Amino acid sequence: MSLKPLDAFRHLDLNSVKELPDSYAWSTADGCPSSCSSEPVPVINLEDLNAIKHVGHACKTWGVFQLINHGIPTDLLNNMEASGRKLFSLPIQQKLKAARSPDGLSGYGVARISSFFPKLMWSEGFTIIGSPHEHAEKLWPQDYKKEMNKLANRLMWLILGSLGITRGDINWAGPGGELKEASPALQLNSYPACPDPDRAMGLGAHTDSTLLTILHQNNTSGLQVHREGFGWITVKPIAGALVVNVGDLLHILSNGLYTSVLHRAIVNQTQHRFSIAYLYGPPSNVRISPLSKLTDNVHPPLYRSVTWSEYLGTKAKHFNKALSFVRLCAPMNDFVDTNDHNSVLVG
Ligand SMILES: O=C(O)CCC(=O)C(=O)O
Ligand SMILES: [Fe+2]
Repeated sequence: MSLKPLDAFRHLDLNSVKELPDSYAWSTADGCPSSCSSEPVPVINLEDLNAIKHVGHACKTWGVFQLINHGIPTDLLNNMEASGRKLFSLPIQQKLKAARSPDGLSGYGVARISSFFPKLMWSEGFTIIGSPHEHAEKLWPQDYKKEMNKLANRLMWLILGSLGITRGDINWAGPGGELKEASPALQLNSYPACPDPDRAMGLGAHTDSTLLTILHQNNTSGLQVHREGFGWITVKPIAGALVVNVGDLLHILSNGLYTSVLHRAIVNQTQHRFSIAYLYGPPSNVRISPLSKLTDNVHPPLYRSVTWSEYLGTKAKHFNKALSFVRLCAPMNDFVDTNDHNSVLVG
């Protein structure tokens, strides 16, 4: 396949670049990594009897936590990582055979959020959404899908339980309490070692358009979350732990009580970083709106109802302002929605 000049430029083989090209050089104004706080992100043991309390607290104050004793076999995570690495190590021409189309969601390419940033990101990604292709089937094995879905369900009920929500309150729960998901999506991210990491960005600041995201990162630091009053905080890799973050749809469902967390990935000079995000959302026909149990005259619903795909459309247009575009009214004094990312200084 011959590349048009722009495509060739956008699909630079990052592994072979010796000097950071200008198009990848971020300034502080662009959100280039600056200093970072050392406050540790909460670590929650899923087998802890008080897990529900800890999860509720973490979702409210951080919008993210690290999860241990989650029951996903280490071998399964390692296998996923190994097949992902194999895929990214293919020659660029091979990877481009599975290139994501300009408006598409699935496939290989630069970060989908790239168009919202003035500079290119030092990463490549592969998005799998129930793709029938053979390579995707290999990377998206049924047991991984099944295990991650089971964990996501368990976490959702724990999170909803911490808000006082029971099975009868969720009309899209099946008879056994299972929360049916839409097409589960898997996002593989590869961040090659970078010749000038202080001026580069792996993945620009964003929130996820999910209910929950469950992320496996290899043992190389890079993920940072933003916390009001603290700034950017590194989520230090813990062997075998998964990072769980609140997405925008859970933010809406909880009427802003649980906040979707702004996060980004930075890069380093010597190590290749790799992450796998399991993107969990509701079935496509379900409209997500603030749960009625969480609203009253004093706490009116802050968001209008949206389906996952409607929200993705809003996000594709308005990016980090998407939550305010589905907002109904301003928060009351005692009910501050801390995570509308309009005013967050990204950087
Ligand atoms: O690589 C990471 O740690 C973050 C990935 C991420 O935020 C995403 O895929 O949405
Ligand atoms: Fe993300």
